[in-house]
Amino acid sequence: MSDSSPTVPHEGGFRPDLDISTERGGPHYAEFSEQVRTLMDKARFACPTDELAVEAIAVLSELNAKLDAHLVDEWTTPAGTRVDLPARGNLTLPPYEIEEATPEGVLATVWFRPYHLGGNGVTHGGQVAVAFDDLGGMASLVAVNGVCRTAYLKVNYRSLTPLNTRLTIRTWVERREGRKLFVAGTLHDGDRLCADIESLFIELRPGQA
Ligand SMILES: CCCCCCCCCCCCCC(=O)SCCNC(=O)CCNC(=O)[C@H](O)C(C)(C)COP(=O)(O)OP(=O)(O)OC[C@H]1O[C@@H](n2cnc3c(N)ncnc32)[C@H](O)[C@@H]1OP(=O)(O)O
Repeated sequence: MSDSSPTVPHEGGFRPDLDISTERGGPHYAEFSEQVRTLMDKARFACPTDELAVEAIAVLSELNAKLDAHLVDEWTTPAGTRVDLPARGNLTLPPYEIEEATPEGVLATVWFRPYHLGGNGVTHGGQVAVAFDDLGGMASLVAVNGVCRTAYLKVNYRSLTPLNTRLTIRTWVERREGRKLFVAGTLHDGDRLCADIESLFIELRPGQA
């Protein structure tokens, strides 16, 4: 388990020995996450009366103050290490479920929620890039068994990406030159290609931030 205390030497980016858990945050953490995502969906589309906004501020302030007493570091928060939850429980990522993750590549189902709206009822392009960045990083990590950082990520938006639809996303290392991993990827709605990527991930040296 990674110790985050300041006496432990810096371990570098993403910490390959990250403690993975399906229990951290307790048995109701999945539902807690879902409620937060639902709140973001509602916030994206709600036009509250001033009375309701004031009420919401009171409820949310009280809740935020309670959560303040339970903050932990990024290496031990369930958000990002709960591999049993969509997108490892990381609320800032579009939710996805991994079907397969091998050195040959990653296959996942991803879906964009109402709060991922760009405009005209479809997904924001930046959110598509976020999904590719995370799953491109995962394809690199699994391929080299080491942590990698994105050097560049080019997204070709081939057609509109719908919200609220289960989509197929694939990422794989197409070519490797030393620490350089050229990662390709595709996002499909059924047979229709929504986007693809050309990207470069760099394998970090031991201890590199
Ligand atoms: C719980 C379960 C966990 C599972 C985890 C799931 C996975 C989660 C995944 C999450 C994923 C999230 C991912 C994220 O969000 S990572 C966050 C976004 N990325 C960054 O912040 C990266 C910032 N940049 C850097 O840190 C450094 O620049 C890096 C590390 C990238 C390279 O600096 P470093 O000092 O190490 O290397 P180098 O400079 O000697 O370069 C090495 C080689 O690369 C070539 N090069 C470099 N840049 C470019 C470029 N732009 N175009 C073309 N080429 C480029 C360079 O010419 C050289 O080539 P060569 O001369 O050797 O031929």
